[in-house]
Amino acid sequence: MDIAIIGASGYTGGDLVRLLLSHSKAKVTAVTSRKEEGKPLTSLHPGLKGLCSLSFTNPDVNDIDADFVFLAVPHTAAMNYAGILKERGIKCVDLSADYRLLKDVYEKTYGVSHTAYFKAPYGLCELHRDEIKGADFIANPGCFPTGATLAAAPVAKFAHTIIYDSKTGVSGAGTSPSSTNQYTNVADTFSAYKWTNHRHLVEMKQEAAGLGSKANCYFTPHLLPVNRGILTTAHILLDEPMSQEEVEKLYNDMYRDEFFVRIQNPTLAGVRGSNFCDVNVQCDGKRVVAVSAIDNLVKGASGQAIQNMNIMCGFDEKDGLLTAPLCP
Ligand SMILES: NC(=O)C1=CN([C@@H]2O[C@H](COP(=O)(O)OP(=O)(O)OC[C@H]3O[C@@H](n4cnc5c(N)ncnc54)[C@H](OP(=O)(O)O)[C@@H]3O)[C@@H](O)[C@H]2O)C=CC1
Ligand SMILES: CC(=O)N[C@@H](CCC(=O)OP(=O)(O)O)C(=O)O
Repeated sequence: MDIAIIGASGYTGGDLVRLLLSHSKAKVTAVTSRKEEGKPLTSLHPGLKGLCSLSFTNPDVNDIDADFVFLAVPHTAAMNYAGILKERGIKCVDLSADYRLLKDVYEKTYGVSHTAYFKAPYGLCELHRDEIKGADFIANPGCFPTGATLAAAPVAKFAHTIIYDSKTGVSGAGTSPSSTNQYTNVADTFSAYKWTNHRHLVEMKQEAAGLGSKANCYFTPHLLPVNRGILTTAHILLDEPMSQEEVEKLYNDMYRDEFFVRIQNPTLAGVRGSNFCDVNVQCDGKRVVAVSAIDNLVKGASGQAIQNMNIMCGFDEKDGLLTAPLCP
């Protein structure tokens, strides 16, 4: 199956190419960039030297020639491609936020009009596998909502309050220079940002509600001086007390058959470069503390996008995703 990656000069585009090198049924045949057109992919992703000889192209959306497309472009840019690809019958996973929310919620959260809206399944694979199967377009989840929701999902419906406290690596901010990824603002320090109003909170609320939870959800992200990874500590305040054994059973029951969710001590090094989400949980009566770790560029973006493609196309869900973590 021929794959085109739109926005391949960015971090998630590069990781899509890296991971798809080991896919048994998918072959990347086009990598696009507006600014880097004509240059070799390896001029931006030197780690792929000797592994991928493609050069960047910049086709019109009507001329994209592929069986499957990954949109690895910023939100508001993805909608310029999505509707036309759908009309052309080309299957697609969108890594941006453009199709993750209902139209009115998206427009309010992102402060823009959606010019090509349609409803798409939300691609948090472990929770929405049945909707993803057979779909022709998937909205890949945000990186924070992936780790946060997987941390809280087994007990969310028993909670009145969920507080997500996340620490992220800097690659979450993308490749464009900004104050977030400027060395002197990140190295040798640690800080919170968007303390109460990060745009991913609405995705977290949407997923909690989908799990039957009436909990009030809160979220504060922090920027770590590391390149990859998100560690989320979820404080889940229960309506009624539970024992540690009861809580562990809920986690084991939900994740026993989920290859990419492992119950063990979550650390960033323990998942780096891989599609795993490591989760563990402790309960002290009316408070469950669940911690999760993901690589924001893999389970938080490109890896989950490939997992979605595998489910959509009826491939082995693990195809292309068996890279072990790079720990330590
Ligand atoms: N980084 C992360 O951890 C995560 C990112 N995401 C989402 O994935 C998407 C890609 O993220 P990331 O790889 O980090 O971003 P980058 O900023 O690293 O890369 C963005 C890519 O999109 C292209 N691009 C930018 N603007 C436009 C436009 N208007 N039209 C077409 N192409 C454009 C850029 O190339 P050029 O300008 O040359 O065309 C570049 O290839 C974003 O929507 C992001 O929110 C989701 C989860 C996690
Ligand atoms: C460090 C950093 O800036 N992280 C980004 C993560 C966003 C992301 O990657 O998710 P989307 O797909 O929703 O854009 C942020 O906090 O906005």
